[in-house]
Amino acid sequence: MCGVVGLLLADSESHTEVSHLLFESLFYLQHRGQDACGIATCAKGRIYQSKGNGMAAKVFQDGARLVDLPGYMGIAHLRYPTAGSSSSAESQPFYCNSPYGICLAHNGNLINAPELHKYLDEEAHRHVNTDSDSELMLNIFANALNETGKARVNVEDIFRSLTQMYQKCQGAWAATAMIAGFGILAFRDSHGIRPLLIGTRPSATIKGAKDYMIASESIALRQLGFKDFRDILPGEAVFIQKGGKAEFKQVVPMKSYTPDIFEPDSVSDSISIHKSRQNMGLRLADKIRETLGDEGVRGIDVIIPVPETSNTAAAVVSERLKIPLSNAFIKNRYVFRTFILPGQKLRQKSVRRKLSAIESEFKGRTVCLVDDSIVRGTTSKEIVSMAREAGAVKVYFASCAPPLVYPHIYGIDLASPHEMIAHEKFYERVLGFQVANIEYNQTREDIAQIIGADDLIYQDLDDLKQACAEASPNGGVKEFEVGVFCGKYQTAVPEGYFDHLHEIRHKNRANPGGEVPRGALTGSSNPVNGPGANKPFTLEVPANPLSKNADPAASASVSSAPRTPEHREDISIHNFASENQ
Ligand SMILES: O=P(O)(O)OC[C@H]1O[C@H](OP(=O)(O)OP(=O)(O)O)[C@H](O)[C@@H]1O
Ligand SMILES: NC(=O)CC[C@H](N)C(=O)O
Ligand SMILES: [Mg+2]
Repeated sequence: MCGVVGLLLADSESHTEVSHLLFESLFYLQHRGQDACGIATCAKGRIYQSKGNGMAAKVFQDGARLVDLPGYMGIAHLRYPTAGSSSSAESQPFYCNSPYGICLAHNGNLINAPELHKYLDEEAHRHVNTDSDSELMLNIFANALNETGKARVNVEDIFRSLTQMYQKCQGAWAATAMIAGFGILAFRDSHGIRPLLIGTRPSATIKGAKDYMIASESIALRQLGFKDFRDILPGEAVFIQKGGKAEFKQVVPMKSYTPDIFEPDSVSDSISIHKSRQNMGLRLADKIRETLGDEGVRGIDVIIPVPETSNTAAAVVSERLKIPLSNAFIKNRYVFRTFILPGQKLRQKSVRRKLSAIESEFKGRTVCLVDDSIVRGTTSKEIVSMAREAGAVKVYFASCAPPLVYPHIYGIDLASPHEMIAHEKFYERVLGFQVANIEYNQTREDIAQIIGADDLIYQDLDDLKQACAEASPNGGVKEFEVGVFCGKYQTAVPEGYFDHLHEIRHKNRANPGGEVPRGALTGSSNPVNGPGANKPFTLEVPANPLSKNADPAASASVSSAPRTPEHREDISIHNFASENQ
């Protein structure tokens, strides 16, 4: 998923508040990405940044490192890789010095990365230092800005360059960017696949002026006191200049308004996620009755949610079917989300560590477990066996989402289709070899058998879409990006992309440890392990000129001022020789 944030305070003399607000916003959006995070701020025309692998509290040492990030504006990012590798070099925001000094934080995925890379190399002559698609996007935009030939650009130039960038990049994005000394930019793909909202609050120091904040989810805006928020529309961009003047522009026409149905956020595109989960519960309850019949439903003693995303839907299922609800799985609050952990083994282990069953709620009973989705089946398989170990006599499993069988290509690294439990090739993966002359069409019964359930109930796709559309109060959003369920995507997919994807995933499966590395989507390998990998070197970065003990003569455009040796990762640039060098 990834989380992006942008913030500009009207008072450009303010130097400490922005980094603190950005840091806080990362906590509200932490569920969007746990692999890496970063903040870039700007003060007196200079960009300061700090980033690295890990969650916000760790990377910023519980806030101690914020002193290195002065400024009245900034952007922030939480990463969950979908392209490139998990290397700290690919943590965001990305920075490029030419032209003007630009930083970018990107949520989404570009599906024509190889083509963009070729263009940047052969025509734009810009160096791309990592395998990240986001770095490509930054450079495509920077190159378009550069082509204006101007020493100082205006807002129109920025929007025009963005239009050019939209014409070159394919895929999905919601991004925030910062131009040194000038302002903050935010923009969203022409289908609105990835979410982005903007809000304001009155400036605390300048009468009548406004502070602006942009974020992936409304929760970050609301919690930090930003109001009047609205969605940035598909194909729309906003530039907020120093002083707090915002200009909006439709940089390309809106092609559709189809947010990704996998977005878990609080409120986006006017859709209340709480309401959509309630709607899902209603329809799922009917589907359970349709599948099991009245007799089957009467046999269920208790409805049990798989914490925590399915809690709301399960409560509605319980109410609708008039079966008691029990929160019989207790979540260990110190174990984080399993689904976005890199590596299958890690995920499996973590399900058991994350949840524990209250035996008395299961013993001798027929239980119906409710979860929001089944992807690889890691969670459902473990959960079903935990329910049996706790004494359940019969276990039904109900999923709020239909079976997933196609790749997600827009910024959610769900799984390769062959890893998905509902995919017909699942058996081949499990067995490790191709099975000739046998048609494996993964039926509901097959899947129930694999996860060990007595029966399995999937929500229908139309019901899922309807549940979400009905949660959009003015009927504003009717359609969604649902390619993972049906194979129909909102954008054209470059020819050969899926074969390429499959090949890369297949190659990756051969890796020691059997782990599917993150981000096979662009087909790039982690340069650290790649054939041309060189030893990384570290740039020495002078002290932050605005921090108290700094030597004013020593400063750098991109300053990180590391405090301890382990945080030098922030400023290391990997000097990877390319294969043909
Ligand atoms: O079939 P799988 O590959 O296991 O994936 C599906 C699971 O992943 C998600 O949960 P996640 O672990 O992200 O945590 P959460 O529900 O607590 O947010 C989702 O809610 C399912 O439980
Ligand atoms: N999940 C995302 O939105 C990922 C953003 C970007 N493609 C990356 O891998 O860093
Ligand atoms: Mg879950």
